[in-house]
Amino acid sequence: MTLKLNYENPSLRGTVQVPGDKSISHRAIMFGAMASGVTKVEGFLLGDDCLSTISCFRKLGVEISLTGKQVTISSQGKEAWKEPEEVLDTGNSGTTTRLMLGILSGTSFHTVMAGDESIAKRPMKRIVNPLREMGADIRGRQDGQYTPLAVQGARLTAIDYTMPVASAQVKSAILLAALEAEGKTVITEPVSSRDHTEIMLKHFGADITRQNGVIELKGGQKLSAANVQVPGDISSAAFMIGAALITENSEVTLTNVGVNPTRTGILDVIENMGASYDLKELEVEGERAANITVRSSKLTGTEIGGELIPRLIDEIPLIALLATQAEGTTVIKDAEELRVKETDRIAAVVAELSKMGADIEATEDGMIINGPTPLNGAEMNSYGDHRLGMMAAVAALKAGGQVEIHDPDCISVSYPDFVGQLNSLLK
Ligand SMILES: O=C(O)C1=C[C@@H](OP(=O)(O)O)[C@@H](O)[C@H](O)C1
Ligand SMILES: C=C(OP(=O)(O)O)C(=O)O
Repeated sequence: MTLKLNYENPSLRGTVQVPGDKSISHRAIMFGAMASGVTKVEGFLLGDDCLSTISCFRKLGVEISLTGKQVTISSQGKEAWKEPEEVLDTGNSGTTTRLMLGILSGTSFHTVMAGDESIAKRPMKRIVNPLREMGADIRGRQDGQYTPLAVQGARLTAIDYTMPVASAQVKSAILLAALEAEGKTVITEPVSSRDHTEIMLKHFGADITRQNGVIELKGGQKLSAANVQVPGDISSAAFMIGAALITENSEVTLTNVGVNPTRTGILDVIENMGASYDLKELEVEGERAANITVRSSKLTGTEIGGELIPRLIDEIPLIALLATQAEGTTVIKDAEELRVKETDRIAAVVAELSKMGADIEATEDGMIINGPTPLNGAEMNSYGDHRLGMMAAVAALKAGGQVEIHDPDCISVSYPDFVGQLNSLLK
């Protein structure tokens, strides 16, 4: 299937509630399944990745019901889970696969996880190695680097671990295994990554501390059910923000967007690029949230690297597109993690934006973009990667001709109605 988009001098005006945060939605299901009691989740993301997480826990015997964006999880804790008779299908979701590895390592039964073609190429040893140090029994292709992965539940012991990559998925998998491990686990994070797991562990009653990049958690703690309000996903909002910035006469308000400081790198970047936007923080329960209003802006190039990268890692395809419309040079560095996402996002972004006439070049750990350049219509590939699909759709707003996106269905991984919502803002 392809999606054909043809816009003529579009302006975007109006208000949109972007769908729920993907990272928080996954964790709400996982924590609800691990806790004893009834957990209600509001504002859940009905994207394919989070639905994969639900389907995995249902196979473990956890009762999960869905009514619109509300999810109810009824569980008697991990002890009540049963050995699944089927393979757990993690679909396209790295977060599901990696966090579940941590959760499943400390059970008393056997499980096998596998996902789609993209998941089969994503590195798992970054998780498997520390979990093995804790005593986990995990087998997989190439000594556990690739799915399918088989986990035989084992008794775990705490570790003292310094993270070699800034990855919330690695940190979270260790923390979730640490709940079952004997002793106190200590994780040192040289560069901070998103902290939704730490926040939610506290919310579900665990005692966890963080000081100067050192996180400590004692094993043997039981979680108790708690309700979760999921704010809108800033990684999804980023595409609407980008669309408003690069089109003429646009003003778009995004309501209830999660603004956890470990996720707001995109706002720092657009500010540096000269964007006009306002942020109004909301008084909400749970994670921080705000209404964000963005207007058409004249952008300038910027430099992005270092500690900023984990705070905007999923927004880089969109930032690259913005850079093609900005005056001057944009340099993105220290982002080699992009090469092991749903696809190699450095190669894919450079290939696709080049087809539209952008002046963009790949480096080992990022890209260099000179702007502004006009963009032409083109046939674009999503590579089955939702972020690439959405980047192409936003690029279509600026294209001088038709943009035809191949395999656009992957967008439903994180933003099922993205194109519908974008078009609803057209004036
Ligand atoms: O923990 C999470 O929910 C996520 C962490 C990030 O991955 P890494 O941990 O690999 O950086 C991010 O890219 C992904 O979309 C979601
Ligand atoms: C990298 C992503 O997700 P995951 O790792 O969960 O597949 C993403 O959503 O951009």
